[in-house]
Amino acid sequence: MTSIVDDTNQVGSAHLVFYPLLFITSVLWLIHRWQQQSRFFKLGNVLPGPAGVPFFGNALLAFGKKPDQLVDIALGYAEQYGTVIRAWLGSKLIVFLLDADDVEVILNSQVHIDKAPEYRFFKPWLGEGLLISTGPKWRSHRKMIAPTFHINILKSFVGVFNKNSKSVVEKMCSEVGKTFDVHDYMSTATVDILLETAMGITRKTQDESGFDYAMAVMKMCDIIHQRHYKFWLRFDAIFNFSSFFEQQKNFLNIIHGLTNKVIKSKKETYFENKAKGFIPPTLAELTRDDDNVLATDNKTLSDTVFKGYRDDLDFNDDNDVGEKKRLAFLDLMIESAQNGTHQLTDQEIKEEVDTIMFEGHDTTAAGSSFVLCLLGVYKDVQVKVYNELYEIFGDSDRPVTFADTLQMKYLERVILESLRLYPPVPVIARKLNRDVNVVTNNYLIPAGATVVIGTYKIHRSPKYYKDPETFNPDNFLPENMQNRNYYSYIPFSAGPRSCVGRKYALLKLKILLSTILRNYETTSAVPEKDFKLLGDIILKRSDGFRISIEPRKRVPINLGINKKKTTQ
Ligand code: HEM
Repeated sequence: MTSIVDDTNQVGSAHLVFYPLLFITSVLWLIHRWQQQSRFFKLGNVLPGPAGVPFFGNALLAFGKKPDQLVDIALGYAEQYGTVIRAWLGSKLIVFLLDADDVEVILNSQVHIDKAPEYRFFKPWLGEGLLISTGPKWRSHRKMIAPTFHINILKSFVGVFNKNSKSVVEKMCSEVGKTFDVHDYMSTATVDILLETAMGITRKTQDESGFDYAMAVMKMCDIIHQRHYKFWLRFDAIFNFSSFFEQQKNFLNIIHGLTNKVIKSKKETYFENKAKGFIPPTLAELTRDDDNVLATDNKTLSDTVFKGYRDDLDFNDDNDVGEKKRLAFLDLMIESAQNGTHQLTDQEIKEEVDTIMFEGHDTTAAGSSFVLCLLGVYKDVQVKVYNELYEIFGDSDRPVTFADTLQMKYLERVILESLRLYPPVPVIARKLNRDVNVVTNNYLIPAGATVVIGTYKIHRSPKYYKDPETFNPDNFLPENMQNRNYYSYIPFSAGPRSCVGRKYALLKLKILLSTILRNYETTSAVPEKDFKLLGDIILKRSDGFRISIEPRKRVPINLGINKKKTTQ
């Protein structure tokens, strides 16, 4: 008797669960079917890509995977599906573009300039700064900021680059004979250089707050990286309850506190000087062409490499007015805002300074670390770099001049090749506001999709590079570059939203790396094939940038005797 009652109760409760479940599943199934019939889904599904499951699409592929495993998965799909690959993250369409012709359609456009929603993680830090802003705001700020990176301004930073490079050499002295992670040194040097060139301050002039600021910038980069590759931290609801949220709040207090303080004091100084009748040179004066020092044949290799997509950084730079008083980016922005050339609020200035600090930091730290590791592997290349430097400097330890950097042709090829194989920004993501037809199969990508440009993969395409996986600085010999598609080399992106700090980065890298290599020989015990890459917003090595160093004897190296090639 009891058992019949129990059975009846069980059947009843089974029905209570079964029917609502059936109902929910049916509704979800109908939504799924309806979605699949929409134009957006139909167009998305025309594109080649892995099969997904209802509602999740391909999102489960990333679940439980480590960042370096994700890199392998993504690269595997590229082999399987070609140069246009579709993936669904739930109902979100992501389209990967891996061919230079398709990439040109996006990067060269004045329409497809909006950043993907993932860039929102930067918002609490960078606000509406140049990296994430869009529309008229981005246009007007870009117009104001691009000239502050004019070569005349950059030349005035040579002293700062030298001073900090020398300081790294001194600090690295304690590592002689040991194996250490060179990224730590590159990161610290980069933040110090940025503090001076972007804000016009040093750690010392700011006492403790300068040190705290530098540390907070590095830690904030780390938190944003974590949000990108720890899937669950992407959701604000989860992130806001994690320990990262509190840390982020503290770091942002430090960062914004110092930026605000410096802007306030710089403005006070500006008005004090103005009252005394001293008005700093305007941006227009600093970038005027009234001299002809930088003749066309003295242009750097990178000027040629990037000439295919001349942009607002190239305007006016065929000439040079020589050394002028050094003004940090912040000074230039305050001056522009005060003299009425540009309407910039203090908040906007703060956001732009913070953006430069972020963009300029991790990118160049990773870029220089990869060069030092690669030279530690390919000793024959390092010998050539060293001999070129010896020809320029002999056994002197004098600082680098701007003219010296123009002579560093081989080092420049090494830097460009390193940025090819290990582009610090391995992908660029854009949100499409309009449908776009790409060149490959004339595929139509619908508005609303996120387009991911696979810089890393394009740089390794056999279509553009002979032996693409091999480290070969001669890829940037003029004869090897002349017929190559410009969009096959995009470490700094290209077009209207290209990197505004490109020339700054290359000048700084040349001074920093040449100073280190004049003083030390680097060795990497890890061959290139064993570099473990971290699929992040900034490409790094998960195994660390480990090298060892030995002091140089400051004599030219005879290639025949010292050729210790370790090419694999
Ligand atoms: C090797 C070093 C560097 C690399 C590889 C690099 C690469 C890039 C790339 C790929 C973009 C486009 C990002 C996107 O569209 O999502 C970008 C944008 C930008 N970069 Fe760099 N960058 C470097 C150094 C610097 C430096 C040193 C600065 C400043 C001091 C800087 C400032 C910026 C800014 C402000 C933007 C945003 C431009 C805009 O949207 O209009 N970058 N960078």
